[in-house]
Amino acid sequence: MTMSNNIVLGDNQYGKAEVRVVKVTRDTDRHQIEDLNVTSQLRGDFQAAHLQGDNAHIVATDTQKNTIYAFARDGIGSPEAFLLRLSEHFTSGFEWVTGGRWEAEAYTWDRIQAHGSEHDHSFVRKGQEVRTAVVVREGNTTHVISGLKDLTVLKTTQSGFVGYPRDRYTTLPETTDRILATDVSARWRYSTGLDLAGTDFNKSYEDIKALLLEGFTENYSHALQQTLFDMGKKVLEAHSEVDEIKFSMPNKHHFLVDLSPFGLDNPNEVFFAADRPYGLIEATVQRDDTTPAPIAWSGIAGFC
Ligand SMILES: O=c1[nH]c(=O)c2[nH]c(=O)[nH]c2[nH]1
Repeated sequence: MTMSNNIVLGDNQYGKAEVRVVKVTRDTDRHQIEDLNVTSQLRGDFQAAHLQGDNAHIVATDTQKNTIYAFARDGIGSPEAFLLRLSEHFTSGFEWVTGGRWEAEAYTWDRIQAHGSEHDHSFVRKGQEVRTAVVVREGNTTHVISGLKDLTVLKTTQSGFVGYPRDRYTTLPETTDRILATDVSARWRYSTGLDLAGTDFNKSYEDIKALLLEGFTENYSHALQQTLFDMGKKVLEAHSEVDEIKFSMPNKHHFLVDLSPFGLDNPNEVFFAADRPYGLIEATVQRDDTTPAPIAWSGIAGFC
């Protein structure tokens, strides 16, 4: 076997990670708040920097951070729209920047209810899910992937698990009535032909989140796998602009406690909520004619 000693630079990208930006809109006494964690990574011709120490093409990560703060001055709008603005800026402003990856987490704040009404400028962090967004640009192609994580849901019945193979290591009893609980992580990719400027990503997000929650409730669950598919199918049926949706969902087991030592029965009422190990159920739900977009997904960990 021959081996080349000609060492070359492979894939590379760079930028500023986790820029925490909070935007307060204070045109009136009723303030609004937007709270993001933004990562910007540029792709293009950065060969000279890696090979010769020539930084002429290196838009400093500090400059990328500053750009994020400067752009926030004009408002954020939606995480997706904000990332699209950044992608447009860096690819049109520096001709050797041919693409990149921009990612955000968005944290939601509710107005504090004080003396019976919503406060104008005091907020409480919404304990529910974190919204996610990714924009990947390569040449003239732009991919947008929206999503959420840590959306914790539970149902106390209408779930069971039977019919699985039994071998010498199988001890799990079959059940037709159990608790089903999970923390939903989902990411959905918008079709590449989408009118990005004309899309209301905030509305789309709220609607898809509602569909995911409804999908969790609707049918008897024979397995978390089936519930996952139900949830994804609902989203794709209602949103033609979405090509595929990926899920990663832990099966948060709730074990019935044996109360018989205390002379008590336990008709599915008292459970031990185990935090580990957990089942981990992952799948993509997609249209059968969807064109795969591996470049859009690369860099997103924890999904299959
Ligand atoms: O919904 C489930 N899916 C599984 O794959 C599985 N495996 C298991 O032990 N319990 C469950 N529950």
